[in-house]
Amino acid sequence: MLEVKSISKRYSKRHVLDNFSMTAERGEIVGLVGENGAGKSTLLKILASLSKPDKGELCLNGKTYKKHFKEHRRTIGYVPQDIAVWEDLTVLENMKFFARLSPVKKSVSELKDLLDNIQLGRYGTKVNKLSGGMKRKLNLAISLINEPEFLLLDEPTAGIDLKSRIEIGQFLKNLAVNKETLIIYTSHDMNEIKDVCDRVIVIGKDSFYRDLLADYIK
Ligand SMILES: Nc1ncnc2c1ncn2[C@@H]1O[C@H](COP(=O)(O)OP(=O)(O)OP(=O)(O)O)[C@@H](O)[C@H]1O
Repeated sequence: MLEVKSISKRYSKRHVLDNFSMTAERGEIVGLVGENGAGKSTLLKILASLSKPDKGELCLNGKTYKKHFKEHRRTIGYVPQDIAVWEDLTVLENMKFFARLSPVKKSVSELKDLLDNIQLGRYGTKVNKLSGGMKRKLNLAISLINEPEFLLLDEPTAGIDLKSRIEIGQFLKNLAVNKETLIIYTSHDMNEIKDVCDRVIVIGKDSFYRDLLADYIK
């Protein structure tokens, strides 16, 4: 489904990605790990078509990003590291707002189902009253409104308690199995990566993660 061919990206003189290649199939959950500053977020932004590589090519379902990026954007869900929701609106008002921007239309009861699936039932609570973890769940629910085939998550469980982290992990596994969504996500929690991901890709030159996760690199 996804083919990344020898992409490179640098910021002024700093080479962040150097001839990076990977492939991934529908229904897979791929963990992206590496030390701080290794280039995980940079890669996710390129995969989300929000940033362009300096070199190399990307294809989704056999179609290049260059020619088909508008079509791909509809297929891709991306949750950035920074939470991007309206603080003065309630949980459900946020969902309705983003549903209006989505090419896939959703009824209010479908939006509530999405929130229920991710165990965030507080429809009427203003976002500024939610904990950081609950805001992350809302961010994730918003990214699912347009039913992405390809979901990219930048540290979706950062700052989230163990129970919610397990719930999110289970939710992602169900999404991969039931909807055949390709999920690529980053986390600094190696136990979670081992538990949730089918395999792992290490970014950066440091061998620490390669040694630690040798059994998961396929
Ligand atoms: N827009 C930018 N302009 C210049 N440098 C950037 C930009 N974005 C990222 N960088 C640099 O590129 C490198 C990789 O950053 P990136 O955010 O991709 O790393 P990361 O692996 O996601 O790190 P972390 O685990 O800390 O989130 C860092 O040195 C960062 O400072």
